[in-house]
Amino acid sequence: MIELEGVRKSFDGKEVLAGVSARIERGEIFAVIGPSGSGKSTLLRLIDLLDTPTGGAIRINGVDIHANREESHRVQRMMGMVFQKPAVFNTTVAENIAVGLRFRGIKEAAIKAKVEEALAVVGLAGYEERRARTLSGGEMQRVALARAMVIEPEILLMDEPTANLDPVSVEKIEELVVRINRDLGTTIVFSTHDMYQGQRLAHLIGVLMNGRFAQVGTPREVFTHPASREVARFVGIENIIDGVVVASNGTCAVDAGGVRIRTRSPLTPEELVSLCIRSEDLRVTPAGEATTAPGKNTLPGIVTSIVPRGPFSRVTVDCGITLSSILSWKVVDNLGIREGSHVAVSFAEESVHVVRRG
Ligand SMILES: Nc1ncnc2c1ncn2[C@@H]1O[C@H](COP(=O)(O)OP(=O)(O)OP(=O)(O)O)[C@@H](O)[C@H]1O
Repeated sequence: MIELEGVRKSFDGKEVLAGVSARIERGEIFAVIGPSGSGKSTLLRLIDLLDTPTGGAIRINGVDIHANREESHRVQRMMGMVFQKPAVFNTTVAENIAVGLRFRGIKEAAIKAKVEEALAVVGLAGYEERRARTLSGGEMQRVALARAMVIEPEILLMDEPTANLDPVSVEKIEELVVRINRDLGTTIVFSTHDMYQGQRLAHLIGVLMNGRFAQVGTPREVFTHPASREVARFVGIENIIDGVVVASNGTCAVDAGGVRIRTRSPLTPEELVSLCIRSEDLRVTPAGEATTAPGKNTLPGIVTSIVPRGPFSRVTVDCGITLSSILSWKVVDNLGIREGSHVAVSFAEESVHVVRRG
C-alpha cells in the first residue's frame, strides 16, 4: 500500500534521509524507530505531503504522490495525521474534531453524530463544549486522535504521538491505536524513539539510522536478531562484545580480547564479529557452585557493580570482558553476591547473536 523507494531529503545541503526504502502493507501498523534527530518526523512529513523529498519516490497504491498534484490532493484526503505536540485550535472540543468533516462538506447532523461517536471512542464523552485549550496534554492528544480518526482515513500517520505524556495517557493512546487498526483496518505509520512502544504496537518496525533503515523486520526479528551493532545497541542489548572468529567446527569460537565465547552461528575463521547477548540471558552463580555444561559458555569473573533498576538489579561482572546481567533482587539476595564476589557467568551458545563487522 505504501512504498518508500530510496527516499532522500536534504535541508540546506545536509542530507537527513539518504535513501529510505520499505513496503508497508494495507492494514499494517509500521513503527519508525530511531534516535533523536534520525529523521523520523521528516519521513512522516514527506508521506503526509507536508514537505517534498529531494530524491526517490513515495508511492501509495502504486501512485507516486509527489509527482502528481491531482493525486496528491486525493491521497491527502485519505490520510490523517497526529503530531507530537497535540495541535488544538482555540475553540470547543467538538469544533476541533469537526474540522476535517466540515472541509469535506458533511452535513451538520452527521457531523454532530460522528463527533459524539469519536469522543466516546477516545473516552471523552461529554467533552463537546469544553474549550480544547483547557484540556490536559493527554486529553488534547486524544482530541487530536479523534480529529484524525473521524474522517475515517485509510492511512493514519502519527509522529511520536505519546512523547511528553504520562504513562496512563500513553496506555490510553496505545489502546486506541490498536483498536483503530483492528476495528477499522486502518494502516498506521507512527514514529517513536521508544523501542518498547514499537514492540508493543507494531507489526513491522523500521530502524532509522544514518539516513536509512538499518533494519526492517518484525519486533521479534529486530529485538532478537538486530542487523548491526548500532541496531543492537539501540534495541537495548547491553552486552555487545567485539571479537574475531578463531574456530568453526559445529559451534564457533570467538576470541574477544583473550576470552573464548562459543556460538551456534555459522562463521568463518578470522571474521570480525560483534557478539550480542541480552543481559536477561546471563546467569550468575557463586564461583564454588559453577558447573560447565555442554552448549553453555561459563566464564569466571568478579562482580564490579550491583545497581538497582526497578525490581531488578544490574549485576556487572569483569570476566576479562565486561558482562552485565539483570537479576531480580531476590535472586541477588539468595546468591549472596556483592561487589568483589567471585562468580561465574553462564549463557547458552544459542543466546549469542552474532553480527559481522566491517
Ligand atoms: N525544516 C528543517 N530545516 C532544517 N533542518 C531540519 C528541518 N527539519 C528537520 N531538520 C533537521 O533534520 C534532522 C532530523 O530531524 P527530525 O525532526 O526529522 O528527526 P527525528 O528523528 O524526528 O527527531 P526527534 O526524535 O528528536 O523528534 C535534524 O537534524 C533536524 O535539525
